[in-house]
This record gives sequence, structure tokens and C-alpha cells, in this order.
Amino acid sequence: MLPNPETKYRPFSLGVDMSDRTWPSKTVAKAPRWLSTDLRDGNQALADPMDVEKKMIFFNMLLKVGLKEIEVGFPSASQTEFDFVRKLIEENLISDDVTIQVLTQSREDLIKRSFESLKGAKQAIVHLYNATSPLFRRVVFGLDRADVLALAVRGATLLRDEAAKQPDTDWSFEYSPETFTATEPEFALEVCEAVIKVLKPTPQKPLILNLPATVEVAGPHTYADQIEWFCRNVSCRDSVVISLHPHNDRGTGTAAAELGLLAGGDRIEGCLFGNGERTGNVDLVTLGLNLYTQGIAPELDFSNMREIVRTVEHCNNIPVHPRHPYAGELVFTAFSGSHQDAIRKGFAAHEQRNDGIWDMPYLPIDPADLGESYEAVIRVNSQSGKGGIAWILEQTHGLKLPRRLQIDFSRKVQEITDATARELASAEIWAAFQDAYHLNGGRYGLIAYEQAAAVHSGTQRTFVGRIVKEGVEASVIGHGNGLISSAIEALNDHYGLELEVMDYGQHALTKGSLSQAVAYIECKTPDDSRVFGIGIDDDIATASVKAVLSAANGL
Ligand SMILES: CC(=O)SCCNC(=O)CCNC(=O)[C@H](O)C(C)(C)COP(=O)(O)OP(=O)(O)OC[C@H]1O[C@@H](n2cnc3c(N)ncnc32)[C@H](O)[C@@H]1OP(=O)(O)O
Ligand SMILES: CC(C)C(=O)C(=O)O
Ligand SMILES: [Mg+2]
Repeated sequence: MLPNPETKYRPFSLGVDMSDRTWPSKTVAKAPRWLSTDLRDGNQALADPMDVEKKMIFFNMLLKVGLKEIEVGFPSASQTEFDFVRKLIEENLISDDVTIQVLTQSREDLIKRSFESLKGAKQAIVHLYNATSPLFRRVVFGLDRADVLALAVRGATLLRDEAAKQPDTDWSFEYSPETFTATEPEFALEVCEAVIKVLKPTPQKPLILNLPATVEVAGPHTYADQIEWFCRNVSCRDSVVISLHPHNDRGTGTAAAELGLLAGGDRIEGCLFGNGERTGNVDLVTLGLNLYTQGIAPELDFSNMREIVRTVEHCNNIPVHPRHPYAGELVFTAFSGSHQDAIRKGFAAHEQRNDGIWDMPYLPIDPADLGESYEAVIRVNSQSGKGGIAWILEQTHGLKLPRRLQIDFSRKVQEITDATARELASAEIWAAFQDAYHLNGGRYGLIAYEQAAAVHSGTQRTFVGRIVKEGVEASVIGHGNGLISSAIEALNDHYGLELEVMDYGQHALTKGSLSQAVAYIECKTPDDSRVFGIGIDDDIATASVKAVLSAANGL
């Protein structure tokens, strides 16, 4: 890189005064019109463009999502593109509330071929473009301003005339001064006004003027200024739909679209998950869900996000990034302990409040709204804490560990994650839990037991058990004021354990085998340390006895 980049790069300057801009104090209150250009701008950016079959899969998914305007291709570009448009029309695959759009350069043969592809369509948008910026005028076309304007007018005239030859179709037109953001604003306006003059839009039959950031060359606030300037100065604002088409070269395509809406944009063109030329088109998923999380219906349905991701990945042959907003497989996941703790508390508070309002630490959207389970919300590695581990056991096995047991188990998990230096799957955490608290057996095992009222007192209980220790069976007997204390006394007496019960808890399991109950016991040992026992059984009394044996196994 250069130490003095100013010798190579020039800062962008808009060229008009927008110090009286109004967009910063506006808010967006409803969804814009959306156009998916996945099958055109997205498709033209793929190493292997979609075949008809993949386009069909994508198109059907876009319908499911609720897109009403879909740019289905560039039919003059290839036979595949042409055939796909024909298939949609001939097989009557476009419902009345959906409008397909096709793109064409401003060239007679290409425009005619585009109209040919649309024969028999009930309604369609023909999208004409030509680049207008000084760079493109000079380098790509070798044309001056007047010639470029004439190119646009020739194209618009052809659109009008070709449409007139197919009167059974309800035609709409879109014009893009390609490279709009790099064009002198007054020249972009002049070209659009010339196109307006040819196509004569009305409020009933407006012209879509698409103002693309073909390459994102400045900040999103500059785009907003450009859009507001254009909306203020275009001659027949009520007869044009202002469409925004941000690309993402500076990584601010979403911001540009959102500020552009504040500045007067009516419609957004983009692709799912931001596929498209170079860094991509603006991402319709992010835009839609950004609205949703502000309480505004996006009029797009992403409630089956996983299926949408799978379909897009299949058709584009490009993975969706794991951190992609709202859609990536890690975006609802917290690995770190303090995040996990806050989320767990957030869910508990949410349940308690029961007002339906989503106000959740670290989670801007309810994963359930996108068809995701809560399982992935917390995942455990060496960055995790007790709260997250407890959450996993609660989610997967319905265990609600007492606080000190959470601390005890999290230390054991930490040892494993430190040693393995990787994430622990929930099955591994469960296995570690069973192992740590001897749920599948240890030195001491219960063969049978019974309890009875002690003969010498109405309140005292007697525990009579048959225990096996390291293969040797024994009968044990103990007294206490309950089952736990009498069972502890029986073990203490017979095996000299000296356990003292400090805490006890139990609850029915809420996951897995719902008829089961779990008992937790915390005991003090002679050296004043703590040992925990867990018992799970169909019978709560047996679960308690198992918890006592589990604690003995922990010595
Ligand atoms: C910003 C965007 O996304 S624009 C859309 C871009 N999409 C695509 O290009 C995908 C489909 N394109 C294609 O299949 C082909 O490029 C075609 C069929 C359109 C044209 O193919 P070709 O005739 O072989 O030309 P080529 O691909 O080299 O295009 C460059 C020519 O188009 C001209 N051109 C570019 N844009 C336009 C336009 N909007 N109107 C008129 N001419 C244009 C260029 O000046 C150049 O002309 P030249 O050969 O006289 O110098
Ligand atoms: C064809 C136009 C609208 C385009 O894709 C762009 O300018 O990015
Ligand atoms: Mg584009």
C-alpha cells in the first residue's frame, strides 16, 4: 500500500449542496417495494450461472418468501436466460400478483429479443440501462453527454414501440442510469428526464427510475443526499417510482439502502444474503429483518430461514457466511460465559413477564421467528461459564441445576474444554455430567431399599438398603428424620463415610422422559469440601436414594 494514497485515489465529492438535507430526521414506517434481482444481478456474478432448473427452484423460493417483483434474467444474454423466461410464461407459472422483470442494454437487437422472450406475459417490467458517469462515457462508450443521452432516448423509444406491438401485456418500464452515484447529479437527472419525456409516465402508470450505486464509491450518507436531491428535482415525482440499487463495495450497502429510503426511495433492488457483482448487491434478508426488529412488517416471510439458506446455497453454489446477519449458523450462538448468563436470565425474565415483548440480552431477534430452535443459542467451549452449561442441560435434559452444582460442574467442563481446546457438543456435556456424578454407576450401587417408620419414634424413619460396593454386597441400616438423612446415616455407619447433608432439591424433569424426577444433594465431607450427588428415577424417593449414592461415589 502507498504511504501517500492521495497520489492515487481521489476523495468522492457529490458536486451539489445538500446542507438543507431532510432525510436525517425522517423515519421509515413501512416496507418498501422489493425487487429480487437474484436471478439477474446475482446470477450474472456467479462462476457457474444457474441453469433453468436452478432458476426455477430459486424462483419458487422467492415466491414463497413473498417477492412480488422478480428480475428473472437478461433474456438477450443467452439461450438459457431466454428459455427460462419462456418457461415461466408458457407454463403459466406467474401468478397475477407477481410481475417479472427483465434487463436489457440500450441496443435494438437486445431490446427486441427481450420483448420476444416476454410474448404472452400478462404483465412485465422491461428494464433498460446505460451507464452515464464521466468514466464510462469516456472509457467504455467513447461518447459525450449528448450521445449518452441519445442512447438512453433511443432505448426508451424502442421500449415504447416494442411494447405497443404486444398490447395484451400490461407493460411497465424501468430505466437505470447505470453508475448513477458516480454521475454528475444534474446529468443523471437530465437523462432521466429525457427518458420520462419518451415514456410519459403517469401516477397510474409510473416509470421506475432506478438509481444504482453500481459501484459503491462513497458513504451511505452521500447516497442518501443523492437520492434526496434527485427526488426534489425530478419533474414528475408522483409519476415515478424511485428504486434503490445499492452494491456493497464499501461494506455499507445496507446502510445506503436504509438511508436512501429515508431520503425518498420507494423500492429496493437486491439479492438474498447479498449475492451479486463483486461484494454483492444489498441484502434483502438483512433489510427486511432490520425492519421487522423495529416492529415494521417487511412483507417478506423468512420464517423458514434454514430452508432459504439451503436453497440459495444450492442455487448459487456459494455458502452463506456463518456470521451473516439473521441467517448465519452462528448468529444466534453465544460461546462466552457472560453472554450465556445474560441470555439465560433474559429467557427466564421473558417467561416471567409473559407480555410477548422481545427484550433479550444479546439477541436482537427471536430465533423462533425465523424457524430456529433455541438449541444453538448457547454452545460451550473454554470461554463458557456455568450459566451456559446449565442452560444446555436444562434445554436438552430438563435439569435445573442448583447454583452451587452449576459451579461444581462448570469447573469439570472447563477442565475438559481446556484440555481439548474445542467446543463440546451437548451430547458430550451430558456424557461429562453422567460421568462426573456417576449416573451410570460407581463404586457404590443400589440393589434395593425400603424405608419404614422407626420403631422407637413416630417421626423418625429407618432406611434399610442392600448396597454393592466394588462387587461386595452388604445390608445397611440407618435412622433419620427423613429418607435422605436415614440413607446417609446407613452409608456413614456401614462404610465410615462421614457425609453431612447441606442441601437437597428435586423436581420433575421437563425434557426427555417426562415421568422421571431428579434429586440433587450437596454434602459436606470431613475435610470440609463439598460433594454433589444426582439421582434420576421414575420414583422421586428412589431418585433421592440414588442421589445419596451418587454423592458417595463422588468421594
Ligand atoms: C451493472 C450491471 O449489472 S449491467 C448488466 C450486466 N450484465 C451482463 O452484462 C450480463 C449479460 N451480458 C451479456 O450477455 C453480453 O454482455 C451482452 C449480450 C449484453 C452483449 O454482448 P456483446 O455484444 O458480446 O458485447 P460485450 O459483452 O462485449 O459488451 C460490451 C459492449 O456493450 C456496450 N454497452 C454496454 N452497456 C451498454 C448499454 N447499456 N447500452 C448499449 N450498449 C452498451 C459497450 O459499449 C460495448 O460495446 P462495444 O463492443 O461497441 O465497445
Ligand atoms: C443494471 C444496473 C441496474 C445494475 O445492476 C447496476 O447498476 O448495478
Ligand atoms: Mg447491479
